[in-house]
Amino acid sequence: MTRFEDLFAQLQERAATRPEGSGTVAELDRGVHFIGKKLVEEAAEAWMACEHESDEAACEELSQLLYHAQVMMIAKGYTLDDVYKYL
Ligand SMILES: N=c1c2ncn([C@@H]3O[C@H](COP(=O)(O)OP(=O)(O)OP(=O)(O)O)[C@@H](O)[C@H]3O)c2ncn1[C@@H]1O[C@H](COP(=O)(O)O)[C@@H](O)[C@H]1O
Repeated sequence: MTRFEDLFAQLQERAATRPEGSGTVAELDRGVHFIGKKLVEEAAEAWMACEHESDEAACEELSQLLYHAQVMMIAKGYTLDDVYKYL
């Protein structure tokens, strides 16, 4: 299991070191517009799974939504604290 802060640190490291085969690097290279579409797609999938699918499927879709939100934060150069200050 990966916790939110740990995933963010891992994605920052991927962005900095750009290892071969990283899906995060590939997504970052496609830019904010592409990442935004992924974010909306995952939000819709999470919504549908919460309404119509199993708890397991819903939680998996919600995890993907969190992942894409983090990728967007990194693409924009935001830190977790930049976002946390509004919580
Ligand atoms: N937690 C995630 C994670 N959640 C979702 N995704 C990606 O988000 C997309 C959503 O998957 P879907 O099942 O909705 O599939 P899809 O929309 O048909 O997928 P695509 O056609 O878009 O590939 C997929 O491309 C997944 O690879 C993730 N990609 C990576 N991680 C973690 O991020 C870390 C860094 O990963 P890399 O950058 O790939 O090394 C690792 O810990 C990974 O486990």
